[in-house]
Amino acid sequence: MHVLVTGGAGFIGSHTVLELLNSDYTLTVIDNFANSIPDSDGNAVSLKRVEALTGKKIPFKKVDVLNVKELEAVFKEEKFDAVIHLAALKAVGESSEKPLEYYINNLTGSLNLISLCKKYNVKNFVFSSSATVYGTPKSLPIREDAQTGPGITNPYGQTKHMIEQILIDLAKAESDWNIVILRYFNPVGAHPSGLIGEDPKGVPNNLMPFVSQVAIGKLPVVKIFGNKFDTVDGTGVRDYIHIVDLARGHVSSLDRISREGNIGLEVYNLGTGKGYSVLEMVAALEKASGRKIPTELSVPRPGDIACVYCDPALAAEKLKWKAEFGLEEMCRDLWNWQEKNPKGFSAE
Ligand SMILES: NC(=O)c1ccc[n+]([C@@H]2O[C@H](COP(=O)([O-])OP(=O)(O)OC[C@H]3O[C@@H](n4cnc5c(N)ncnc54)[C@H](O)[C@@H]3O)[C@@H](O)[C@H]2O)c1
Ligand SMILES: O=c1ccn([C@@H]2O[C@H](COP(=O)(O)OP(=O)(O)O[C@H]3O[C@H](CO)[C@H](O)[C@H](O)[C@H]3O)[C@@H](O)[C@H]2O)c(=O)[nH]1
Repeated sequence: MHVLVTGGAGFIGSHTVLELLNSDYTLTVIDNFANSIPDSDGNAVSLKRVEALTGKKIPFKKVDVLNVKELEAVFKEEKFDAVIHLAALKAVGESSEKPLEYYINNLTGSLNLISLCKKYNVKNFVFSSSATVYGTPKSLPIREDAQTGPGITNPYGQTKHMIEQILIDLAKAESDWNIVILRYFNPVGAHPSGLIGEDPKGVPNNLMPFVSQVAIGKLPVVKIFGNKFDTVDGTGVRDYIHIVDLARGHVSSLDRISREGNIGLEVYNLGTGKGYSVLEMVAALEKASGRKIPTELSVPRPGDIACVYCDPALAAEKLKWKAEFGLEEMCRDLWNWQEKNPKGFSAE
């Protein structure tokens, strides 16, 4: 299978590319560097490191999925069997400040891509969705058949829900597509080599990159966003998943399409099924790093949900996929990446 990966230079993309190469998929990767870093030759620094890890060359093109001409040139040049679509803007807070930018990038970009897939008859499609589409869950653990839509509090989450809807309508109308929607829970950690990991621009929005930057001394203190939630210790609970496990979920999705064919559209949660609180996460990184991590209580973030964790049974049954790593490995590998790359990829 020749697979086109969009947004492949990013956090999830680089780890997914690595796992796909390890499983002998042939790849072409595109990214516009909206949230990733090029080297002096215009290649992605993250993917150069994946090449070093795998010993394989990664065909890469700087392409914006908003640019139909550039994007179509990629389809004209190569014949793809499948697409993994990760390219998106993903900062929840920023999406409320710049809603149009998010709707245009994520929706128009996806529509451009899906239209070209149809035109060039590439009908195996894997889409990066998010647990955010569930809004506030009515019951836990969250299953794939839970309601989606109501309770989404930001434009970023809306874009994921809308793209899901577009794909659902498409699969209803045209039976020759094989579409897998992956709803990621909270990916954390890094590849165990410490060569690739998450490299947020500016101050991290997400908990674990923030905590690891406090541990290394780049930021002074972890702000705990509320301790009055109805959870084990009052702080928010999430289903954190090792990035390598999450990346392997994409390989399992393509494997399923190759194995079964004619799947129509399927939706899978990618999570561990276990929730940890903010305080538990801070304590786990303190253990992994051997450092004291200062915290202070702050106000809850608007729209934050108390507790989110999934039922990953469907992915186990159909995708033959299961998270293998636990909290200890997530924190070990995050800390290894942080220590080896205090400036992320930008030092190159
Ligand atoms: N990280 C998470 O917690 C999380 C959770 C749920 C879903 N997701 C989704 O997973 C996907 C990957 O997320 P990530 O964490 O790796 O983020 P990321 O920002 O590291 O990767 C996204 C990549 O897409 C690229 N990109 C953005 N707009 C583009 C465009 N118009 N054309 C080409 N490339 C473009 C960026 O440069 C970046 O390299 C996204 O769709 C995101 O919404 C992420
Ligand atoms: O500095 C911080 C950052 C976060 N938190 C808390 O830590 C938990 C996790 O927060 P994240 O921002 O890391 O993750 P979220 O679950 O809130 O959101 C992330 O995961 C979602 C999927 O569940 C969506 O994909 C969303 O886009 C993505 O940002 C929450 O309880 C949050 O309140 C803090 O206390 N302090």
